[in-house]
Amino acid sequence: MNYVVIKCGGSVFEDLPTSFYKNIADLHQSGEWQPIIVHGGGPLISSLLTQMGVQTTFINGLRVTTNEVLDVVEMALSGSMNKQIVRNLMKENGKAYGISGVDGTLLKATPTDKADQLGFVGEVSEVNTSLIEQISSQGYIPVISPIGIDDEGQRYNINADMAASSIAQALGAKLCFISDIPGICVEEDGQKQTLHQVGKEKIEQLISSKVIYGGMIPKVQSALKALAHRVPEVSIVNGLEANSLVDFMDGKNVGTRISLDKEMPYV
Ligand SMILES: Nc1ncnc2c1ncn2[C@@H]1O[C@H](COP(=O)(O)OP(=O)(O)O)[C@@H](O)[C@H]1O
Ligand SMILES: CC(=O)N[C@@H](CCC(=O)OP(=O)(O)O)C(=O)O
Repeated sequence: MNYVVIKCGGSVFEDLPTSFYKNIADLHQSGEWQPIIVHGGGPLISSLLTQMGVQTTFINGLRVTTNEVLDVVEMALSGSMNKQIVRNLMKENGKAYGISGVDGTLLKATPTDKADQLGFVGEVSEVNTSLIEQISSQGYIPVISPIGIDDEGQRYNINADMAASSIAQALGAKLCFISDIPGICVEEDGQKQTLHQVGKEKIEQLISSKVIYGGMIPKVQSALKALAHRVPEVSIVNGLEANSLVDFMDGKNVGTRISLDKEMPYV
Protein backbone atom coordinates (compact mmCIF):
# COMPACT_ATOMS: atom_id res chain seq x y z
CA MET A 1 0.00 0.00 0.00
CA ASN A 2 1.18 3.56 -0.72
CA TYR A 3 1.04 5.30 2.61
CA VAL A 4 1.23 9.05 3.11
CA VAL A 5 1.47 10.44 6.64
CA ILE A 6 -0.22 13.83 6.94
CA LYS A 7 0.65 15.66 10.14
CA CYS A 8 -1.96 18.25 10.99
CA GLY A 9 -0.62 20.95 13.33
CA GLY A 10 -2.66 22.51 16.10
CA SER A 11 -1.44 25.92 14.91
CA VAL A 12 -3.54 25.69 11.75
CA PHE A 13 -6.39 23.46 12.89
CA GLU A 14 -8.99 26.18 13.55
CA ASP A 15 -8.31 27.85 10.20
CA LEU A 16 -8.14 24.84 7.88
CA PRO A 17 -10.43 25.22 4.86
CA THR A 18 -13.06 22.44 4.49
CA SER A 19 -11.30 21.57 1.22
CA PHE A 20 -8.48 20.14 3.38
CA TYR A 21 -10.70 17.32 4.63
CA LYS A 22 -12.30 16.88 1.21
CA ASN A 23 -8.83 16.53 -0.34
CA ILE A 24 -7.94 13.78 2.16
CA ALA A 25 -11.24 11.96 1.63
CA ASP A 26 -10.80 12.18 -2.18
CA LEU A 27 -7.20 10.99 -1.96
CA HIS A 28 -8.37 7.98 0.05
CA GLN A 29 -11.24 7.24 -2.30
CA SER A 30 -8.93 7.38 -5.32
CA GLY A 31 -7.50 4.10 -4.00
CA GLU A 32 -3.98 5.10 -4.96
CA TRP A 33 -2.95 6.40 -1.55
CA GLN A 34 -3.70 5.43 2.02
CA PRO A 35 -3.61 8.60 4.14
CA ILE A 36 -2.64 8.36 7.80
CA ILE A 37 -3.43 11.46 9.85
CA VAL A 38 -1.31 12.34 12.87
CA HIS A 39 -2.41 15.46 14.69
CA GLY A 40 -1.15 17.91 17.27
CA GLY A 41 -3.14 20.37 19.35
CA GLY A 42 -0.56 22.48 21.16
CA PRO A 43 -2.67 25.69 21.24
CA LEU A 44 -5.71 23.86 22.70
CA ILE A 45 -3.53 22.29 25.44
CA SER A 46 -2.04 25.69 26.25
CA SER A 47 -5.42 27.38 26.42
CA LEU A 48 -6.90 24.67 28.67
CA LEU A 49 -3.88 24.92 30.98
CA THR A 50 -4.27 28.72 31.12
CA GLN A 51 -7.96 28.32 32.02
CA MET A 52 -6.90 26.01 34.85
CA GLY A 53 -4.29 28.50 36.01
CA VAL A 54 -1.44 26.07 35.26
CA GLN A 55 1.70 27.63 33.81
CA THR A 56 3.21 25.89 30.80
CA THR A 57 6.74 26.13 29.48
CA PHE A 58 8.58 24.81 26.44
CA ILE A 59 12.21 23.81 26.00
CA ASN A 60 13.28 23.79 22.34
CA GLY A 61 9.66 23.42 21.23
CA LEU A 62 8.82 20.60 23.69
CA ARG A 63 6.33 21.12 26.50
CA VAL A 64 7.50 20.50 30.06
CA THR A 65 4.98 17.84 31.12
CA THR A 66 4.09 17.17 34.75
CA ASN A 67 1.47 14.56 35.67
CA GLU A 68 -1.14 17.33 35.91
CA VAL A 69 -0.20 18.61 32.43
CA LEU A 70 -0.26 15.05 31.08
CA ASP A 71 -3.95 14.68 32.01
CA VAL A 72 -4.82 17.81 30.04
CA VAL A 73 -2.63 16.76 27.09
CA GLU A 74 -4.39 13.40 26.81
CA MET A 75 -7.85 14.94 27.20
CA ALA A 76 -7.19 17.57 24.55
CA LEU A 77 -5.42 15.34 22.02
CA SER A 78 -7.08 11.91 22.33
CA GLY A 79 -10.48 13.44 23.11
CA SER A 80 -11.32 16.79 21.61
CA MET A 81 -8.82 17.12 18.73
CA ASN A 82 -8.97 13.50 17.59
CA LYS A 83 -12.75 13.35 17.44
CA GLN A 84 -13.09 16.75 15.75
CA ILE A 85 -10.82 15.57 12.94
CA VAL A 86 -12.76 12.30 12.60
CA ARG A 87 -16.03 14.28 12.39
CA ASN A 88 -14.59 16.76 9.88
CA LEU A 89 -13.50 13.91 7.61
CA MET A 90 -16.88 12.20 7.94
CA LYS A 91 -18.63 15.42 6.89
CA GLU A 92 -16.67 15.20 3.62
CA ASN A 93 -17.65 11.53 3.16
CA GLY A 94 -14.32 10.28 4.48
CA LYS A 95 -14.25 7.06 6.51
CA ALA A 96 -12.12 7.91 9.53
CA TYR A 97 -11.09 5.89 12.57
CA GLY A 98 -9.74 7.88 15.53
CA ILE A 99 -7.22 6.16 17.76
CA SER A 100 -4.73 7.27 20.38
CA GLY A 101 -1.13 6.07 20.43
CA VAL A 102 -1.98 4.35 23.71
CA ASP A 103 -4.65 2.06 22.19
CA GLY A 104 -3.25 -1.31 21.17
CA THR A 105 0.17 0.13 22.05
CA LEU A 106 0.07 1.89 18.70
CA LEU A 107 2.96 4.08 19.86
CA LYS A 108 5.32 2.38 22.30
CA ALA A 109 7.31 5.08 24.07
CA THR A 110 10.39 5.61 26.16
CA PRO A 111 11.10 8.69 28.25
CA THR A 112 13.17 11.37 26.54
CA ASP A 113 16.79 11.55 27.67
CA LYS A 114 15.97 15.06 28.99
CA ALA A 115 13.29 13.68 31.35
CA ASP A 116 14.88 15.56 34.27
CA GLN A 117 13.87 18.83 32.55
CA LEU A 118 10.87 17.78 30.46
CA GLY A 119 9.06 15.30 32.75
CA PHE A 120 6.66 12.89 31.02
CA VAL A 121 7.76 13.62 27.47
CA GLY A 122 8.37 10.53 25.40
CA GLU A 123 9.89 9.33 22.19
CA VAL A 124 8.48 6.56 20.00
CA SER A 125 10.45 3.32 20.32
CA GLU A 126 8.09 1.14 18.27
CA VAL A 127 5.06 1.62 16.04
CA ASN A 128 2.36 -1.06 15.88
CA THR A 129 2.21 -1.03 12.08
CA SER A 130 -0.02 -4.10 11.93
CA LEU A 131 -2.75 -2.15 13.74
CA ILE A 132 -2.42 0.70 11.23
CA GLU A 133 -2.53 -1.83 8.39
CA GLN A 134 -5.64 -3.48 9.81
CA ILE A 135 -7.53 -0.20 10.22
CA SER A 136 -6.47 0.78 6.70
CA SER A 137 -7.45 -2.56 5.18
CA GLN A 138 -10.95 -2.13 6.64
CA GLY A 139 -11.31 0.98 4.48
CA TYR A 140 -10.63 3.62 7.13
CA ILE A 141 -8.31 6.60 7.40
CA PRO A 142 -6.50 6.23 10.77
CA VAL A 143 -6.47 9.48 12.78
CA ILE A 144 -3.77 9.18 15.44
CA SER A 145 -3.17 11.28 18.58
CA PRO A 146 0.47 11.41 19.77
CA ILE A 147 0.29 9.89 23.25
CA GLY A 148 2.64 6.95 23.82
CA ILE A 149 2.76 4.21 26.41
CA ASP A 150 5.50 2.03 27.88
CA ASP A 151 5.45 -1.59 29.12
CA GLU A 152 4.50 -0.45 32.64
CA GLY A 153 1.45 1.43 31.40
CA GLN A 154 3.02 4.88 31.89
CA ARG A 155 1.77 7.37 29.27
CA TYR A 156 3.93 10.02 27.65
CA ASN A 157 3.33 13.29 25.83
CA ILE A 158 4.96 12.99 22.40
CA ASN A 159 5.50 15.95 20.12
CA ALA A 160 3.17 15.37 17.16
CA ASP A 161 5.87 16.04 14.54
CA MET A 162 8.08 13.40 16.15
CA ALA A 163 5.20 10.91 16.30
CA ALA A 164 4.35 11.53 12.63
CA SER A 165 8.00 11.05 11.67
CA SER A 166 8.23 7.72 13.56
CA ILE A 167 5.04 6.46 11.92
CA ALA A 168 6.27 7.49 8.45
CA GLN A 169 9.59 5.73 9.16
CA ALA A 170 7.84 2.53 10.23
CA LEU A 171 5.65 2.54 7.10
CA GLY A 172 8.24 3.92 4.66
CA ALA A 173 5.63 6.59 3.88
CA LYS A 174 5.81 10.06 2.36
CA LEU A 175 5.48 12.72 5.06
CA CYS A 176 3.73 16.07 4.88
CA PHE A 177 3.67 18.57 7.76
CA ILE A 178 0.62 20.82 7.48
CA SER A 179 1.26 24.04 9.41
CA ASP A 180 0.29 27.72 9.58
CA ILE A 181 3.23 29.10 7.61
CA PRO A 182 4.17 28.92 3.90
CA GLY A 183 7.26 26.85 4.83
CA ILE A 184 10.59 27.65 6.47
CA CYS A 185 10.95 31.43 6.38
CA VAL A 186 14.20 33.40 6.44
CA GLU A 187 15.06 37.06 6.13
CA GLU A 188 17.54 37.93 3.43
CA ASP A 189 18.58 41.51 2.59
CA GLY A 190 15.74 42.72 4.84
CA GLN A 191 13.22 40.69 2.82
CA LYS A 192 11.23 37.78 4.25
CA GLN A 193 11.18 34.75 2.00
CA THR A 194 10.26 31.08 2.06
CA LEU A 195 12.84 28.43 1.32
CA HIS A 196 11.50 26.01 -1.29
CA GLN A 197 14.19 23.44 -0.63
CA VAL A 198 16.55 23.13 2.29
CA GLY A 199 19.30 20.65 3.18
CA LYS A 200 20.54 19.31 6.52
CA GLU A 201 23.52 21.60 6.85
CA LYS A 202 21.50 24.78 6.24
CA ILE A 203 18.86 23.62 8.75
CA GLU A 204 21.50 23.14 11.44
CA GLN A 205 22.83 26.61 10.68
CA LEU A 206 19.32 28.14 10.89
CA ILE A 207 18.71 26.46 14.27
CA SER A 208 21.97 27.73 15.75
CA SER A 209 21.33 31.26 14.44
CA LYS A 210 17.78 31.05 15.98
CA VAL A 211 16.09 31.73 12.62
CA ILE A 212 14.41 28.39 13.24
CA TYR A 213 12.96 28.41 16.75
CA GLY A 214 10.14 26.99 18.92
CA GLY A 215 7.84 24.41 17.32
CA MET A 216 9.82 24.53 14.06
CA ILE A 217 12.80 22.86 15.80
CA PRO A 218 11.16 19.44 16.42
CA LYS A 219 9.54 19.71 12.98
CA VAL A 220 12.79 20.01 11.03
CA GLN A 221 14.62 17.55 13.29
CA SER A 222 11.81 15.01 12.76
CA ALA A 223 11.98 15.63 9.02
CA LEU A 224 15.72 14.93 8.90
CA LYS A 225 15.35 11.79 11.01
CA ALA A 226 12.57 10.54 8.71
CA LEU A 227 14.71 11.07 5.60
CA ALA A 228 17.59 9.18 7.21
CA HIS A 229 15.24 6.21 7.85
CA ARG A 230 13.61 5.25 4.54
CA VAL A 231 11.07 8.08 4.23
CA PRO A 232 11.25 9.10 0.55
CA GLU A 233 9.92 12.67 0.76
CA VAL A 234 9.23 15.27 3.47
CA SER A 235 7.72 18.74 3.04
CA ILE A 236 6.32 21.49 5.25
CA VAL A 237 3.16 22.78 3.60
CA ASN A 238 0.80 25.69 4.28
CA GLY A 239 -2.57 24.38 5.46
CA LEU A 240 -4.13 27.82 5.02
CA GLU A 241 -3.79 27.59 1.26
CA ALA A 242 -6.61 25.68 -0.39
CA ASN A 243 -5.48 22.50 -2.17
CA SER A 244 -1.89 22.70 -0.90
CA LEU A 245 -2.08 19.02 0.01
CA VAL A 246 -3.16 18.12 -3.54
CA ASP A 247 -0.23 20.11 -4.91
CA PHE A 248 2.15 18.26 -2.57
CA MET A 249 0.75 14.90 -3.70
CA ASP A 250 1.09 15.99 -7.33
CA GLY A 251 4.79 16.67 -6.72
CA LYS A 252 4.44 20.43 -7.23
CA ASN A 253 6.84 22.86 -5.62
CA VAL A 254 4.81 23.85 -2.53
CA GLY A 255 6.05 24.88 0.90
CA THR A 256 9.54 23.73 1.90
CA ARG A 257 10.90 20.40 0.74
CA ILE A 258 13.55 19.07 3.11
CA SER A 259 16.50 16.98 2.03
CA LEU A 260 19.56 15.36 3.55
CA ASP A 261 21.67 16.47 0.62
CA LYS A 262 24.32 19.02 1.65
CA GLU A 263 24.60 20.30 -1.90
CA MET A 264 20.90 20.78 -2.44
CA PRO A 265 20.34 24.36 -3.56
CA TYR A 266 17.92 26.44 -1.49
CA VAL A 267 16.07 29.53 -2.58
N1 LIG B 1 12.15 29.92 10.33
C1 LIG B 1 10.85 29.71 10.56
N2 LIG B 1 9.97 29.76 9.53
C2 LIG B 1 8.64 29.59 9.75
N3 LIG B 1 8.08 29.38 10.97
C3 LIG B 1 8.92 29.31 12.03
C4 LIG B 1 10.33 29.46 11.86
N4 LIG B 1 10.91 29.31 13.09
C5 LIG B 1 9.93 29.12 13.96
N5 LIG B 1 8.72 29.11 13.36
C6 LIG B 1 7.46 28.94 14.07
O1 LIG B 1 7.03 27.59 13.93
C7 LIG B 1 5.61 27.60 13.95
C8 LIG B 1 5.12 26.26 13.45
O2 LIG B 1 5.40 25.28 14.43
P1 LIG B 1 4.27 24.91 15.51
O3 LIG B 1 3.77 26.11 16.21
O4 LIG B 1 4.77 23.79 16.33
O5 LIG B 1 3.12 24.49 14.51
P2 LIG B 1 2.28 23.17 14.31
O6 LIG B 1 1.21 23.22 15.36
O7 LIG B 1 1.74 23.36 12.93
O8 LIG B 1 3.19 22.01 14.44
C9 LIG B 1 5.26 28.80 13.11
O9 LIG B 1 3.95 29.26 13.34
C10 LIG B 1 6.32 29.82 13.54
O10 LIG B 1 5.86 30.59 14.63
C1 LIG C 1 6.12 17.10 24.05
C2 LIG C 1 5.22 18.10 23.38
O1 LIG C 1 5.61 19.25 23.21
N1 LIG C 1 4.03 17.67 22.98
C3 LIG C 1 3.06 18.50 22.32
C4 LIG C 1 1.97 17.62 21.74
C5 LIG C 1 1.03 18.36 20.83
C6 LIG C 1 1.73 18.90 19.59
O2 LIG C 1 2.82 18.53 19.22
O3 LIG C 1 0.95 19.80 18.93
P1 LIG C 1 1.38 20.73 17.70
O4 LIG C 1 1.64 19.84 16.54
O5 LIG C 1 0.19 21.60 17.50
O6 LIG C 1 2.61 21.52 18.09
C7 LIG C 1 2.45 19.53 23.30
O7 LIG C 1 2.30 19.23 24.47
O8 LIG C 1 2.11 20.63 22.83
